[in-house]
Amino acid sequence: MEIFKYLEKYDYEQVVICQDKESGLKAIIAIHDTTLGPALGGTRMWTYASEEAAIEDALRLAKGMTYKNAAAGLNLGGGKTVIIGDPRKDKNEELFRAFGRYVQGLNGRYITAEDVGTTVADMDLIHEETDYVTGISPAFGSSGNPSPVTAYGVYVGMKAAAKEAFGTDSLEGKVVAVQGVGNVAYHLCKHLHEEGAQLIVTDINKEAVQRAVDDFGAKAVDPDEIYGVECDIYAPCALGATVNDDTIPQLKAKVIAGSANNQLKEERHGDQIHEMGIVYAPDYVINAGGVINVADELYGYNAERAMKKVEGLYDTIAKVMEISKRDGIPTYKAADRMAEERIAKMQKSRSQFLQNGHHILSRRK
Ligand SMILES: NC(=O)c1ccc[n+]([C@@H]2O[C@H](COP(=O)([O-])OP(=O)(O)OC[C@H]3O[C@@H](n4cnc5c(N)ncnc54)[C@H](O)[C@@H]3O)[C@@H](O)[C@H]2O)c1
Ligand SMILES: CC(C)C[C@H](N)C(=O)O
Repeated sequence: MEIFKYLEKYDYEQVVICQDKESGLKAIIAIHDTTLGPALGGTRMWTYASEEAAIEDALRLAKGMTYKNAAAGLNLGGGKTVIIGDPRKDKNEELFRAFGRYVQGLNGRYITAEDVGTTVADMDLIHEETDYVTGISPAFGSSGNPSPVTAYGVYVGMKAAAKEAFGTDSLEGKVVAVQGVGNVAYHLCKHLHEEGAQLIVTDINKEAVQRAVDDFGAKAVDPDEIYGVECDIYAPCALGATVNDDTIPQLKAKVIAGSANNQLKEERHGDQIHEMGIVYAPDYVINAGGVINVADELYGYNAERAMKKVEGLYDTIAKVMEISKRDGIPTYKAADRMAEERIAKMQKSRSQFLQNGHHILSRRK
């Protein structure tokens, strides 16, 4: 990978390579864009096939956070961290504290939180070294685990997408096929069940499936069967890239709305489902509940205020649908347009002022 070429192509600001021999820390902090504010994005811990794959993932995810935060109306830029390691075996206190010191060293340019492979307990360790971490234990006056709030955001966003597809946002009687019933999707299923939706679920974890069957009367299917089941809504809540050449021909759903990041394998798949008349709720818009929730900590966490903002995802998804119709473009492009327009406007308005409110004359003795 020619790193500077890549950074230039997508206009990244900074990449920090973190190494600590004692604890075994190997991490990459990628900061994509701080036009709107400090870069906020989670820390992923994962085993990568190569260092290059880890760097690429950090960069791709950081750019995604720029768009997610901008579309969510947050005054935050985009960044992300990748820690190379197995979250089941390689975690230790020194590692997260060493990482926390790196975050502190950025002096607020980057703020972290949970992502795949990290937990509230890990964030608490990072917090021992820096204040620039969110999603720490509620005992610190913080917001805790973002997953249930992400789920609520997906639920309200799904209703907005249903309104577009079916003319009503009621999910009562609608059949929803949920792929992956982990942290986010379990809570999503609860909301859907309470509204009277029928659930079809799958997961590679049999216990997770059984819990959804027992708690919500869900029907279970094998992982490969989920794409082709008769349903109204497909909710991808496990992996990325599940909307692809193999799965699109199988889909019966009229709506795609779920929590997974990077659902479209390639952009052309977004064009394809648009042409088929499937209403797609863009992933980074509908799954922003978690980041909206942790971002509220920056104002002194208030759960009621945060949930109100998360409820706003209904209107945000509706706005994306409007732009899509107005401009005759697929919804994934409409979301990008909305985020890019906001960043461009702020860049323009900020450029009329001096950085950080400091005038050059303030340096004069
Ligand atoms: N947790 C959050 O707040 C949050 C926020 C935004 C986006 N997301 C995204 O939402 C998705 C789910 O996040 P989570 O926190 O619930 O993760 P999780 O690990 O708790 O849940 C994912 C579930 O998917 C299952 N799974 C994995 N591969 C599968 C396959 N091939 N078929 C079926 N099931 C499979 C896993 O067994 C697991 O139960 C991820 O893509 C994540 O990046 C999460
Ligand atoms: C800041 C975190 C809560 C972000 C979350 N992991 C996401 O992908 O949106």
